[in-house]
Amino acid sequence: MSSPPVDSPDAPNPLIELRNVTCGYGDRVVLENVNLTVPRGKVLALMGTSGGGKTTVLRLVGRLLAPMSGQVMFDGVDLATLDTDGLYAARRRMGMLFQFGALFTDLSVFDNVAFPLREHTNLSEAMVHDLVLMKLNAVGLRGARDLLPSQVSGGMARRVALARAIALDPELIMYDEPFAGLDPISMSVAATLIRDLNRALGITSIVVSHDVDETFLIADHVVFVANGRIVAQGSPEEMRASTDPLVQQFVGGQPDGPVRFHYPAAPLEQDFGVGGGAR
Ligand SMILES: Nc1ncnc2c1ncn2[C@@H]1O[C@H](COP(=O)(O)OP(=O)(O)OP(=O)(O)O)[C@@H](O)[C@H]1O
Repeated sequence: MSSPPVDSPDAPNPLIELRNVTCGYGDRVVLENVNLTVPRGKVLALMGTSGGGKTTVLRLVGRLLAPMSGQVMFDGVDLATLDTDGLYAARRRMGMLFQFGALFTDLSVFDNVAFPLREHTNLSEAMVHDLVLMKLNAVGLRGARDLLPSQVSGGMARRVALARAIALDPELIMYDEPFAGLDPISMSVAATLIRDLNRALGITSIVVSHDVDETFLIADHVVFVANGRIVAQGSPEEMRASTDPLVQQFVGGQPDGPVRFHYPAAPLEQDFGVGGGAR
């Protein structure tokens, strides 16, 4: 029997693997018995209902949250087995854009991107200079190096944050809602950038997003998370063709379906004090 291709979620040796993970906050379970594989060098999208647990998956991978049971494997190593130095080293291999665009407001664009290099390496300033300009060039902002964050647009600020996230050449980048609040052009620029960086640098990317069109354009694999479980997964084409009512509702942007528009409430006639069968 031939083995699955390296970009398949069934491929051996994935960069990240959640094995039967249950986790939550306090006593509250948010993800239950989740198994998830993130293949190397691909863009994996996490989509699904609000509060379903997508950001929690990112927190697990960054070990900002420990599972109650199960294992979170990064490059074949259970994150729970790492000591502080090991965890620090693993995190250096990850870029996390939890607050895309959260730049240091009193530092220039250049110094924002230089920050992780100065903080985590002993590189000479000449080397830092060249690396920063390379990263800024990759996001199309070499010419904006001297501006302050307050002098760039929201879309540009996200690209600066992206340049900062790739400053240390991570193997993985996690994006939490990279398109939120962007106009259609900036959204398209951000999406193309995520995909191009992924391909050019061989980075593995996890994108949490609600924007179906942009996300489906760049994702190799889409995972739907709802109510703490993975309810569907496959290629964007497979998700568009899915007959699963929840996936259909989400992909089609329907207000009602398995996820209800109405919060459970008393019958209308009761609240409005009308008799009869009015609804
Ligand atoms: N720090 C926390 N403490 C307690 N509960 C939390 C915490 N963070 C998240 N939760 C809860 O865990 C559940 C999953 O949250 P999570 O942020 O992972 O969902 P999400 O799928 O990313 O949602 P959204 O799309 O709305 O951002 C939610 O019910 C949320 O209220």
